[in-house]
Amino acid sequence: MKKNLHYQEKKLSRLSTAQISYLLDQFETAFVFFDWENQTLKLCLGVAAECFPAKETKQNQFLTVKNWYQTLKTDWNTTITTAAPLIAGSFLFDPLKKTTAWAGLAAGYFFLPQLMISQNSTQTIAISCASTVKNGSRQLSRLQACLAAAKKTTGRAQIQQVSEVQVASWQQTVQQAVAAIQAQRLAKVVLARQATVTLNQSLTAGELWQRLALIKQQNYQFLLKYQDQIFISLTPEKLAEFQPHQLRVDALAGTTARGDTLNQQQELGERLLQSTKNRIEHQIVVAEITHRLQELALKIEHPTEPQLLATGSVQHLYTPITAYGEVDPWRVLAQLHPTPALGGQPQQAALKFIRDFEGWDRGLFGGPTGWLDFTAKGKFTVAIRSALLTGLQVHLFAGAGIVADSDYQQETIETHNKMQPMLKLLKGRKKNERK
Ligand SMILES: C=C(O[C@H]1C=CC=C(C(=O)O)[C@@H]1O)C(=O)O
Repeated sequence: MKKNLHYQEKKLSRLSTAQISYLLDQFETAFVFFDWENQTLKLCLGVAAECFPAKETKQNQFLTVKNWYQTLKTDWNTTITTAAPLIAGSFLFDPLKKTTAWAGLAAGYFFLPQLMISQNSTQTIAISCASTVKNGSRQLSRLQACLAAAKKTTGRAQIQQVSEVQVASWQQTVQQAVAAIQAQRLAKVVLARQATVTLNQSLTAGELWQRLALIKQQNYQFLLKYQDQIFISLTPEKLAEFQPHQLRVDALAGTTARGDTLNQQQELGERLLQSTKNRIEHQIVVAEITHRLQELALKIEHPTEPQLLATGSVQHLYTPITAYGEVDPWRVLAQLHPTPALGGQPQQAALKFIRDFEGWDRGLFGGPTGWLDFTAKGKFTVAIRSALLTGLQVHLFAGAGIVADSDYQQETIETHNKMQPMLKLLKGRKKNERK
């Protein structure tokens, strides 16, 4: 087969946050993903090829990306030894819901970057991808020049106004959901709501990353920059990590506040572990993920009791699930998404409830977001605790699992708490605040 794309690799010195931030501002399209579990970073810059998962057909966005990825892969020469080329991006939460507010990202977005940088504790590797060897070398030279020129970005953007959108009508929807669950039309549904923020000046992708990188917590951090939009997330939830013959999935559901002190955190955590309502909410997720993975003929292991995972201003019930066997990553994503931690149970009835009653368009919120390399290693998170920035306008999103015992006021507090880390990030540092 005629080769259309050429890949070259180059070892780099470790990138600083300032360099990563600077690079994000130099490219029109970019994606950066920090993985707190193994402290690795993927940075994707510029577009060599792109795919809009739900543009042509709304039926199976995963199949669309799979076909595109397979075609790209057949073109790959395996001369690269230290890291593999990858594709990165974000799927929609629900392709069947009409999207209006998401502009260029309304059909989801994946790309094969012109430059992809993988950084772990021991090495930083850049891979260029271009139509000719010469162009690839040019890209690597441009990268070196940007790294040499990088300086710390000093954005001073702050929040001018915040408003949580249509809280009363959301609370009514929660009550409707509780009624539907009590009438046994559903077992669980996850309902999300929005807050809108106006900034005094816009934030660049680099400035946002500079702020995100200061947050050292148990969450994944990603930023997707496309046209004039930036989608960012501080998500604690891994949908799937793909390793050869092994798959890791999080069951994350059941939430309480974190409290202000370690003592409070422990007390609240203890109560969360004892809460029947939250245990039911969590168990639905564990049982359903396990069931769906068993349908793929995988061997599954997980602890019988949930653990606690504290992140940002909340803590969750958490069960890590490991599955063994041969996996097709795209098939796994299609099988898992949305889990009952974002959709509900039964899946189709919950999705219909969300489409009919939630009253806004989730777009990429709650969609699988991450990367997959050409050796089929990869990681996808669930894009929660996220925000969409367009100029001075920011939309923030947060949802909560509704079960028979849910109380709409508690769910309002929970979703409010879930928005706080992102709000804090947008607030920026006040003039006299300590560094
Ligand atoms: C839908 C969200 O959280 C999900 C993930 C963890 C815990 C959840 C909960 O306890 O409701 C949600 O299922 C969100 O943060 O927007």
